[in-house]
Amino acid sequence: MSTVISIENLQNAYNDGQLVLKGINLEVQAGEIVGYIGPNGAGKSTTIKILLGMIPSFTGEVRVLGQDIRTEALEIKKQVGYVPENAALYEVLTPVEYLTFIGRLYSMSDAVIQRKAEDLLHLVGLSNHINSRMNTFSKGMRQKVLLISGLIHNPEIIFLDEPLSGLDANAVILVKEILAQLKTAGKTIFYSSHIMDVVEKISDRIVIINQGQVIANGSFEELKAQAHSGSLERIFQGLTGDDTTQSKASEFLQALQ
Ligand SMILES: Nc1ncnc2c1ncn2[C@@H]1O[C@H](COP(=O)(O)OP(=O)(O)OP(=O)(O)O)[C@@H](O)[C@H]1O
Repeated sequence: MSTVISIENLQNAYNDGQLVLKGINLEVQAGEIVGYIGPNGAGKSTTIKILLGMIPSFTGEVRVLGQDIRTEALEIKKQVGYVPENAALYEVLTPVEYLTFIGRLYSMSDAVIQRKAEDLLHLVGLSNHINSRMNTFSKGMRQKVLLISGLIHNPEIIFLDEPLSGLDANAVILVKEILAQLKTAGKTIFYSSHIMDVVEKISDRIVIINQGQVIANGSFEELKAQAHSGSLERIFQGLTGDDTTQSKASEFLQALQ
């Protein structure tokens, strides 16, 4: 197995100077599906954006496909894909126009882009909308276009940040199967989500971060054994939450009155 992502003592602060990543250490092997989870604000998207070369201000060492993200970001970007949640799509474009724009960034020929775009849009059920402007699209329809745009250049590593957002149950099943088959094809998948049962099922390894630090790292079976707990939701709650959910909910209702 070869290491395709290596993160050493990664720290990052935004403009206010507060550390949001406080020394992350992590390695990902080729062909792994890693579920990267944590509470809101834990630092998941920040980590992914650093791995994509979108945030240069970090300290520590970050290597992707053996190359330093600080100096080789452009080279790395050619080989990785990114499926964000709710990114700003150019809504006045049609999906084919948008995918053409993305494909050209990866130096793909228009003929190849057109073929892939039509095939992929058809496969996610958007055949009847390929020439409609995306400002008429539902949330799930946009998410399907984002999914295709992150994969169209057939990247080696795929970063997904809450990729199932807004997708219907059938589309979720399709995406899970696509991820499983991408793994079989040797791709590496770095997957961030709050949907615990999906993370539990698809991940070879689960990394939990809390307040900018890794607090658990292992297969679901390993985490389950350590936590003496049956589901990832429970393990997550045990490590990052508290047992005041019921009283918080009643206080919330009282505050509404
Ligand atoms: N552009 C920014 N400027 C300032 N602070 C930011 C910025 N982006 C994120 N943060 C802060 O960094 C911290 C981590 O945010 P991040 O988006 O990485 O969390 P996350 O784990 O992805 O959360 P979520 O589950 O809510 O998506 C939060 O405290 C957030 O307020």
